Amino acid sequence: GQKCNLAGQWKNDLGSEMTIDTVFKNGTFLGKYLTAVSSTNKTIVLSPLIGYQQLTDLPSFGFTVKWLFSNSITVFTGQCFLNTSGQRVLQTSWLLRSETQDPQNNWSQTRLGYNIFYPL
Ligand SMILES: CN1C(=O)N(C)[C@H]2CS[C@@H](CCCCC(=O)O)[C@H]21
Repeated sequence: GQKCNLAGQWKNDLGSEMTIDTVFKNGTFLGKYLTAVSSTNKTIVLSPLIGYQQLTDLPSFGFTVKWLFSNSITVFTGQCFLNTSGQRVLQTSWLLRSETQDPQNNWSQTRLGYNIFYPL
């Protein structure tokens, strides 16, 4: 059937925009993430991402965003689907890991969420 791949521009319900550049033959890809909201009060900037997708029709994937404006990392994992109109949709789960100077705070430094991305 029609392949659902990750290359292109995406937007989620938080208003974040993501660009996935070329998906290579081994499934690796690079991209950029522009977040609309943050857990910090710092100026938001475009941040790089690196990932892998399977090369099936409805591929599972994973990618990591290294935030350039905060000392944190988000890892995403999910699957690419086609909706009833044949539009690609990315169903994702993510973990946002923030840094703390105090190991006593370790327990509270990982946030979990779910977000859907639609083609921009
Ligand atoms: C805007 N977001 C978004 O589009 N998400 C899917 C979630 C998971 S990554 C987070 C933004 C983290 C920014 C860096 C930081 O606040 O430490 C939030």
